Amino acid sequence: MFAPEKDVQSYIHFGLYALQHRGQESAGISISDGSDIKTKKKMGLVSEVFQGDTLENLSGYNAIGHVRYSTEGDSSVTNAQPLTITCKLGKISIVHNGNLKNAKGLRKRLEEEGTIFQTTTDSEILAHLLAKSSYNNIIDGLKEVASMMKGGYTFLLMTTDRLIAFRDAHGFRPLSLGKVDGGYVLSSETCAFDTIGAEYVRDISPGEMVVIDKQGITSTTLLEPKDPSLCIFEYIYFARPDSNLIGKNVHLVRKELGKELAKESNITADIVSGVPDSSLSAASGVAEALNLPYEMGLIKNRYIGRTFIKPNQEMRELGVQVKLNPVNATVFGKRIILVDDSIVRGTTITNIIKTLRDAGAKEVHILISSPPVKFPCYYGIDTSSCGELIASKLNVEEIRTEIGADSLQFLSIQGMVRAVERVPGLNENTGYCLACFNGEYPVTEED
Ligand SMILES: O=P(O)(O)OC[C@H]1O[C@H](OP(=O)(O)OP(=O)(O)O)[C@H](O)[C@@H]1O
Ligand SMILES: NC(=O)CC[C@H](N)C(=O)O
Ligand code: SF4
Ligand SMILES: [Mg+2]
Repeated sequence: MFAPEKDVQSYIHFGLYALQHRGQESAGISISDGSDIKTKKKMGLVSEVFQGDTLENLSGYNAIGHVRYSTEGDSSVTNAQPLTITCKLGKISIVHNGNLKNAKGLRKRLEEEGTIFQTTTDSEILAHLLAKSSYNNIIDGLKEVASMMKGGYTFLLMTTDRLIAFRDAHGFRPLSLGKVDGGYVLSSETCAFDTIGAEYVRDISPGEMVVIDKQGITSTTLLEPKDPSLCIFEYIYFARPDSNLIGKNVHLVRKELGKELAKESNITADIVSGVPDSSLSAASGVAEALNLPYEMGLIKNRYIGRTFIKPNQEMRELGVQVKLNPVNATVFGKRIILVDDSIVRGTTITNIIKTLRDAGAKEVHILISSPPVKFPCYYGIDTSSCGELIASKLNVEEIRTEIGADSLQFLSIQGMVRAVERVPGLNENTGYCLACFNGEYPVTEED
């Protein structure tokens, strides 16, 4: 956020709360009063990292913040963001959402040239590329090096007196621009604007760079835009339902996914339930389309957080067990249609079906509001090998047996795209990345 007349500390702090669902491992803030950048970051949730006196001495009119979901490099405080460096371009602080497809190659080349990395993240690569660029100003430096990075990335950079933002040429990860109290704010999701009372202005386009300073805001093309490929999994699972991505409300998209799924299914039951939180919108769409009662079959312990984005399988399994409990009175003796938004590793659904059966459910029919996830993601979701994806090893019937469901149905790829396109947005021509469902990768190593 950049607001010359304000201390932006609390805006960034509360904005990060709104984005907590995007990363739960570490949180951090860099802030500048125009003369120096101060950075505070630690492992933990926003509420754990910024408490007591941690926010003291953090004041200024220019700031960036980050919540980390690790996709490259281990989950450690060394890898926490923002990453603040000092180089020939001055002091720069960097935050990154996404994942560089060519991170390993770039790191190897830089290391061979003598670069000493402080972290094991892909995000640090930009810092070194910039420091080694042939220019002495950050904007020209970025123009020179940005195209060396392939994959999915949204970056925010701050110097003491400037805020810079850009998205990769395909626009895998979202970024929106807002206005508040005489300043500008940028966020991966619009839900943070609502939290801090900011007004939504527009989304940043794929390949676009915006620079904000005391003179105002300027926009340039940093990278020639390529086929727009917004991550469709943002709509399915990752983003918060109250956010709008390219103007499409996430809750409404999920509801349409549920309606489309209901159309493709021929199951009937006594009640429809969702798996809290992320599938509740889709479940309400299924119930509405099938004209069946929508019931609370499971309750989520709100202190556990998301399990899919935890950094290892042991933590994910423990998390699921503690997180979801059946509402016995609702499920006992019932034929249930249970809707979830996705089956990725299969950790969640296997556990829940058992829980529902133990609670006396008569039949458990599973409807999934996305197609089977068969292919790894290299652009910012932490599923980088086929081996961990249940649908890359087993067909639908084998998955049904493995998870112990009475029936199992996934949404078709065409149904998913139809549902997303049906919801009005800002740019109807935007395309989506579907690679984890269809194996067609918008960016490969050779690009
Ligand atoms: O097949 P899996 O590997 O288990 O992954 C998929 C599950 O994880 C996600 O929920 P999560 O609990 O992370 O988030 P939520 O609380 O927002 O629903 C998602 O909604 C599925 O339930
Ligand atoms: N979730 C993210 O955006 C991750 C950013 C970066 N790839 C990291 O692992 O730190
Ligand atoms: S592969 Fe899947 S999760 Fe990754 S960016 Fe594409 S749609 Fe999103
Ligand atoms: Mg979920």
